[in-house]
Amino acid sequence: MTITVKNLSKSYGSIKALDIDQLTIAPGHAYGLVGANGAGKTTFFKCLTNIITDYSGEIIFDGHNPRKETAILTKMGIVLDDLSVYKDYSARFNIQYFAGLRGHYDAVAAEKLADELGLLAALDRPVKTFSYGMQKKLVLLIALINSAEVLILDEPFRGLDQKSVKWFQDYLREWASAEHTLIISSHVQTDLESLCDTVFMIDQGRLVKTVDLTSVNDQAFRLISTDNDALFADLLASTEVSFDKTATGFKIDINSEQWQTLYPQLGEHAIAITAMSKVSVLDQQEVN
Ligand SMILES: Nc1ncnc2c1ncn2[C@@H]1O[C@H](COP(=O)(O)OP(=O)(O)OP(=O)(O)O)[C@@H](O)[C@H]1O
Repeated sequence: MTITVKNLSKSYGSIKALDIDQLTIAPGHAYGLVGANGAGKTTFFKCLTNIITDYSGEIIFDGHNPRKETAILTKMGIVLDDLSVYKDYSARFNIQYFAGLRGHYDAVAAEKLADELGLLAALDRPVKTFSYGMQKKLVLLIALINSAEVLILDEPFRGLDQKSVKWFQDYLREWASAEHTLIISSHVQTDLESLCDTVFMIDQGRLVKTVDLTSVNDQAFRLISTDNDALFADLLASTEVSFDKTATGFKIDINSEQWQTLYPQLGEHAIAITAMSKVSVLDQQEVN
């Protein structure tokens, strides 16, 4: 499904929360949405899914206007940050209820997904006995149960421990494929870098930059410290790699092919890396 957005604007009283001229979401891609608190990310997601309908401009799904043809919305799954499920009731009740609201509940599909998400044994427990990560998985299950083509996740990793973040990322990476489109917001830019091919940067309701991560991801800066910085500087100087000396080591601008050539030379010169990190590609974007 292709989603096109034109002149989308939404205000809450005198606050203009969203003002996007043009944006296209193509099928089979993973998109990220980055923006500070209050930038308009949740409002954008709510407009996309008809939770908010009093916006001006248009959102079109494959030629369909969701405000008039609501059936198209059954192809969208959304996971908002507020985890609004019925916590006194069982997970199974919630799945039945929300899938029923969308017109169709398939018990076999629910159990299959629950099994995949590690929730099968807990299906009949009240949701209030679930850990936060389990509750997030339940909301994801509800979003996926109607065979969504487009999955929208608002801050899905917020509040999760590292192990759960990794689990969700792996699951979503597997899910995003030719027929599936993922749109995901996060404050943690590196979470988006490993998942998305395009990132929309939103500021005060406006789309200020679109970053194609497939083209920039390979040319990443790395911060490296070694046990012999003088020798490492000589080694770098003998290569095509550009670098800057920092207080704690080096910031080097290197692609993966150059890295594969350089790395063995470190071993040959007995230089040990003491610390290394990749600088966020998104952090390097200058917004005009
Ligand atoms: N129901 C509402 N009534 C009034 N103002 C609102 C409402 N919802 C959002 N806003 C305002 O609209 C703007 C955009 O909010 P929104 O929640 O979309 O941002 P966000 O990027 O999702 O923020 P966060 O990262 O903090 O969740 C903010 O100025 C916010 O205060």
